[in-house]
Parts: sequence; C-alpha cells; structure tokens
Amino acid sequence: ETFDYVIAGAGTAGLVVANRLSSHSDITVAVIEPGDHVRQHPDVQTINFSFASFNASINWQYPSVTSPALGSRNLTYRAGKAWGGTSSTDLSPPIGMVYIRGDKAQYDAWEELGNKGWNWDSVFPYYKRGERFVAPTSAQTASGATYDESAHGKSGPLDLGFPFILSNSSFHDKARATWQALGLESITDLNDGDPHGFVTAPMTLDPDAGMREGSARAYYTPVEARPNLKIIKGTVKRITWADGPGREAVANGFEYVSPSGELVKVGARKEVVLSASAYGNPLILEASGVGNPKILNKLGIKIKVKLPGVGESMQDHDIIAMTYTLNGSTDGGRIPYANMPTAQDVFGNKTTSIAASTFTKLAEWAKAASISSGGAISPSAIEKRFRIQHDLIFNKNITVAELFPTNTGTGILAQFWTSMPFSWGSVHLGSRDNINEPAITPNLPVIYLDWRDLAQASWREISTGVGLPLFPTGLAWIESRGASRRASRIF
Ligand SMILES: Cc1cc2nc3c(=O)[nH]c(=O)nc-3n(C[C@H](O)[C@H](O)[C@H](O)COP(=O)(O)OP(=O)(O)OC[C@H]3O[C@@H](n4cnc5c(N)ncnc54)[C@H](O)[C@@H]3O)c2cc1C
Repeated sequence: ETFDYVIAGAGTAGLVVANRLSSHSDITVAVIEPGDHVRQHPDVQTINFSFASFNASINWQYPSVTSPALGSRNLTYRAGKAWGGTSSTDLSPPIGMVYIRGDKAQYDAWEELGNKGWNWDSVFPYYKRGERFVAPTSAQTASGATYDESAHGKSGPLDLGFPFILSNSSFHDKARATWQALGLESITDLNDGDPHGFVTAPMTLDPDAGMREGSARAYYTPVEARPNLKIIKGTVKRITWADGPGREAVANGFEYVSPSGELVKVGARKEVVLSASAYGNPLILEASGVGNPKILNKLGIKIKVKLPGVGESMQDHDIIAMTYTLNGSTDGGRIPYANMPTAQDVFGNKTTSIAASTFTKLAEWAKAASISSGGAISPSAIEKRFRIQHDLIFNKNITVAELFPTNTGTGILAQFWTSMPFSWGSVHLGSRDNINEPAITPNLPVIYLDWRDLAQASWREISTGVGLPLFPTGLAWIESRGASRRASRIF
C-alpha cells in the first residue's frame, strides 16, 4: 500500500500528527503501531493510583545495560505500547498525567541553540490551542486548585482538569505551609511560563468522565471515521530509500513486521514521520543505516547517512522518592501538589559558590560526556550546550526540579525529580535482527551536581516538614523518567 504520509508509532506525538495531517481530506495517512487500541482497558482508564499500566501487555519494559553509576545494576525503562503510546500508560496521579510546561527561558534557549523561530512566544499559542481546560469546581478551589485563565485554552482536543478526589482535601494547607517555610511561595498556575513556586497541578484527565486523557482519546477517537486515516498493526523495522542519482538518502516508505512475522513494505509519496519515541526512533534510524559508523559497522549495517549523534544525549528525569508515615492521618487523595524550585531554593546561600565551581567544570564534564559517547559528539558541541544549561540554571533562574509531596492518607510520599541533568546516557540498537532490542546506557547521575541537586532537595524538604511529623519508613527509591519512560528500583 502507498499513502501520502506514513508515521512510525501511534503514540503521544504520532497521533497528533496523524490527526492534523488527515484533517485535509485529500491527504492519505497511515500509522504503523505494534500496540493495540486500549481505550477500554481498565488499567489505562483509571485515574486512581496504581502501577497496573506497567503491565507488560501494554508496556515495553526495555532493559538497560548495567550501569556502573548505579552499582552495576540494570534498570527497566517503561514506555507505552498502545495506541496513545506513553500517554496511555504514564501512570496515574501523582506520578503521571501531570500537565506542566517549563520556564519561558528554556523555550527561548531552543532558538539560542539555532532553531530559528522556536521560542516561548511562538509556541505558547499552540500549547493553548491543544487544550480543553476545565476550571476547578468550588470544592476543588476550596481545596487549593487555582488557575490563570490566560494560560489555558478551552476548545482544543485535550481534556485537562483536576480530579474529583481533590475536593475536601485537608493536606493542601499543610503542604503549602511546609513549602512556604522553605521560601517557596504559592503561584496561581504551572503553565504560564513561570512555574517557580508551590501549586496544585492540573492533569491530563476528563474530569466529567473521571477518566485518563491521552492522545488516543483526544486525537484519534474523534476522527476515527476519516477514510483517509488508517492505523496498521506492525513494528517498523527500517526506512526504505529511493535510489537514484542525487537521491542518496530520500526516504520513500517503511518496512514493517506484521503480527504474523511477515516483512511488509508500505510506501510514502510525500514523507515518512518517525514518532516511535526517544527509544524507538534511534533504533529505526540505525537499522536504516543512519547513525554513527562505529556502531553501525559493529552491527554489520550498511551506512546510508553518517550521523554520529543518533541515540546520544539521552537526558533523563531522575527521581529519589522517600516514604514517611504520618503521626495521624490526612485526606484529600494523591494529588500532585507541585513545587518547582530554582537552584537558589535548593542550594540556599551556597548557590553562588556552587555556580562558580561548577562553571569551571563544564569543559571537563563535556570532555567526559564526549568520551562516553565514543567520540560521537565533540567536546566543544557538548560544552556549548552545557554553558547554555548552566546559564539557564544559575543566571536565568529557571526551575531545576519537580518536588511532589503526596498524601497517602497515613503517610507522605516525597518525590524529588531533577529536570536539568548534566549526566547524559544513550540509546542504540542492541542487535541487527531485533528492532525491539535497544542497548540503553542510563549514565544516571554520573555528574556530581546532579546528585547534589537531588540530595539537597530531599534534605531540605525532610528537614523542614512544618506541621508534618515525618518518620522515614526506610523505603527510598530511585527512578528515571526521560522523554518517554521511567525506570524504578528499590535501593
Ligand atoms: C511512568 C511515566 C510517567 C510519566 N509522567 C508524565 C507526566 O506526569 N507528565 C508529562 O508531561 N509526561 C510524563 N511522562 C512522559 C510522557 O509520557 C512522554 O514524554 C510522552 O508520552 C512521549 O511521547 P512520544 O510520542 O515521544 O512517545 P510514546 O508516547 O511513547 O509513543 C511512541 C509509540 O511508538 C511505538 N513504537 C515503538 N517502537 C516502534 C516501532 N519500531 N515501530 C512502530 N511503532 C513503534 C510505541 O508502541 C508507542 O506507541 C511520563 C512517562 C512515564 C514513562
């Protein structure tokens, strides 16, 4: 079969692209996806906390290679295998479904890195266009939900709001007082480009139906009757190339493996789109001969395009979480009360000296990152990015972590996520014959600042705890959640 556009992966982004392209009735669109339509799956629909969406039938569970930084353990990386991809399985509140934008300066840094026209002012209207934000009820407002109308859209496809369990929460005031004592004032909205402070986070859910909202529900279900849009079950194995003079690397379709194991070709008249996640995309590129010659030669894959950066620069979203039992109990459910601290909030009066000492290390860190990428990216290119990142953290005062204190009724789950790590890992094809076998090298905090950030943030919340008599239960866990997955491990 041949279509105008063929998309690899019916995930979070893939279905948005499929929806927008197929809104033109004269354009034909196919999406190749190994997962199933899971809209009736109870583990997907639920917004009650559970780990059920890590279920292997709807989750890839990619293993990592062993990581020296984590005592030679290996981790399991989670990513959705379903229509809607990870937006169908990114756990339920408080560990997933949080709708959150970054600081304005982070978007402006895209332009500084060379992407002309990509900045906060240019993308903000499109974020709003995507949402159907449902304002909190009066009971939810009384329990701490706030919002700034100018930061939200009301007529987009993606439902956003607050869950019913937020009503009558007795935890909000205690959490807010704790953070106020640490100098983090309350803000009105997480999504206006200045998320610094304490706030009740909105979620990707349909508050009326009490159900998860993901890209399948938002972007596919309403348009599934379109005759020019088709989802094909299969796993993309490689890009196919149009040969001919002056056409060294023009993609003209995909080869995919059907559920019965057959290798099938699908043609693209206009474009192929890679939307198989931060894991799947580098694997498909490498299997198609696009990547670092050193890696491709080792796998016995013929080089089509020499592009050494493929699969490198994997930045993850590391977490340390600790649980505490409460002396008493609270109600209000597992709501993400988000705190977004800056470096100044985390490091206090040591910020200036940490900024200066880490600045002198950027060249050294860049050199180490280049070596760990096997020389795929030059130290100077990495250093350029590290300098921009350091400037964002210490001069532009962007938020550097997400801290979620979560009420479990008789306890507190305190999660500390770093958002701006300098430790980079990689994702490469592990075997020439199996497109689903990545070699993921986590490189979880190998750089001292990342550890210090996590440890310091954890310590500050624990050592304050206004109104919350906290007793560690001895359970701490570290996870990583990057562009599309998380890994978990009990220490
Ligand atoms: C546990 C967890 C919690 C999270 N919580 C949040 C949160 O609270 N807030 C937030 O904003 N983000 C959160 N995220 C991150 C967010 O879910 C991801 O960043 C986002 O869903 C990634 O979208 P994507 O389109 O890049 O990839 P995905 O949505 O993962 O889509 C990729 C699709 O490609 C398919 N695919 C893979 N290989 C192939 C192949 N070879 N051929 C064809 N198709 C293929 C997959 O099956 C999948 O459907 C969380 C992630 C996880 C894992």
